[in-house]
Amino acid sequence: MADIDTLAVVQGKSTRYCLSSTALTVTIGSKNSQTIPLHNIVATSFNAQSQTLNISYATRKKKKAPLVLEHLSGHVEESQVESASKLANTTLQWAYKGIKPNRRLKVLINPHGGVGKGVSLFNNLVKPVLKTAGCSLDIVQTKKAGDAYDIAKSFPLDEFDAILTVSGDGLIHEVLNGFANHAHPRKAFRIPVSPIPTGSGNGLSLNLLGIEDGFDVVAAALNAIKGSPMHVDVFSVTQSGKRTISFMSQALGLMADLDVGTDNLRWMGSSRFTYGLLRGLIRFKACQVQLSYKGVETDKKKMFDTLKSRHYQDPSVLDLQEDEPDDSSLPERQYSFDDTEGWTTFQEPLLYLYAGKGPYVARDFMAFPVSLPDDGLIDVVAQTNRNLSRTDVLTSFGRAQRGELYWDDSCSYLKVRAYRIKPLSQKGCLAFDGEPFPFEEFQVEVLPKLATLLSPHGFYNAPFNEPAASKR
Ligand SMILES: Nc1ncnc2c1ncn2[C@@H]1O[C@H](COP(=O)(O)OP(=O)(O)OP(=O)(O)O)[C@@H](O)[C@H]1O
Repeated sequence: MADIDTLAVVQGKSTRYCLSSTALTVTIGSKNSQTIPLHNIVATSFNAQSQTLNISYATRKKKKAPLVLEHLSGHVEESQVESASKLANTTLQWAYKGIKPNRRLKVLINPHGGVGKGVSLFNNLVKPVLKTAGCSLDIVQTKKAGDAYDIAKSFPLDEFDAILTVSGDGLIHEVLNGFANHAHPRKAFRIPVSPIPTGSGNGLSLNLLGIEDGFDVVAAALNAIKGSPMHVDVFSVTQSGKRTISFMSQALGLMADLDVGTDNLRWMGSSRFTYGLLRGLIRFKACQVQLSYKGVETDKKKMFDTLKSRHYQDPSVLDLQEDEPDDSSLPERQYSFDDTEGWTTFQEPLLYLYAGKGPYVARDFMAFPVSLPDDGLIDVVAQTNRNLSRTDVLTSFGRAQRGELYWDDSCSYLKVRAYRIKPLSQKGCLAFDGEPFPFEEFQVEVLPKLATLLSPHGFYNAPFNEPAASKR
């Protein structure tokens, strides 16, 4: 693609626009030049009557500042009308290459998620991006827990291109469980979910957008207008004969302490998890459960190598299974609770058990660093308390953001097709996707590639490396 140039006058200064296959570079006057990646361009237009060239794009005021929407308007002289019109049209085409523009979006806002700023963040920062992109919006504020579940359960599947959840991971959990109980569940799961991070943990948003942009609502808005559908495995959790869909995590012991019981501390934002960790450490109680699993891989080096080989794959060649799903119900449970053939029982005492998918569960914690969106497996972290002190655990959490607990000998990391938990005591904490559940027996299986998310990359944006000392 050849570069396309034009000139206009912005704020009285001659301004050059140069479009390449990856970015639009705008140079105002002789010095002030900025390069806008095509992904950040929201809209462009040329108004023939007023002879103005308009560009709307997301940019940062400073290097590490959050993204904001900016509009640039330039007056075009007669001699440049043709090139300006061409530049506006081509920029728009390239900025939305392979993407259906003007998406029809259902927006669910939990006004109480995180520190309670969901409504204002949406109205001030997200909505202008979606509107400028020409999206049609159907916005609902939830009034109580369960509203998002009800909306997803009877979702009109042909009327929307995606659902935006303006909250944290709890609202996504509700939407996916609503889909599971939809009259046409498989088709419902083909509606992409696109998180706008205004919750506390925002694990899914971190996994899709990366550690730098995972809490950036404008980056999330760009994903909502431009992200590509990415199919991901979800988990079918059976407890007392009832199925729950979990998309992110199942937590027991110390890890459940992070979420359960810190619910009333949403005002702390993501610090609520640090508080939960410290509180759990003071108790330092063993996690009284029996873990059994249908294992596939326990070799950390092999899992790490598989992750690396996937990261270098061009995401466009990943199998997205774009065939139309039929209307049949979700798969039945594969393993009964008394099936023991091929199951292994974990023998060591546990401090916590954390299982799930998606590297980050919160900004400070990459719990499943070698997780893949669609390998059909559950990543299970079984943290033994063998020879561990409170101080060891506390110190180790300093390395949790980079996922380095993975390499610790006391951490058993398993990739499994299914696992089951039997409580060995009366009392304990259990959380699925950060939501509290009864401390009772449960079994988890994978529903491969069932759900759909919007993603800018086609893979989790969570680079994970070997610690310096073990690099060869
Ligand atoms: N209007 C509402 N009033 C009260 N609770 C609500 C409402 N809407 C949704 N909820 C519930 O609020 C809980 C918290 O929502 P959510 O998990 O999205 O935010 P969060 O806990 O702050 O973020 P995260 O899960 O990322 O830590 C969920 O259990 C959800 O069902």
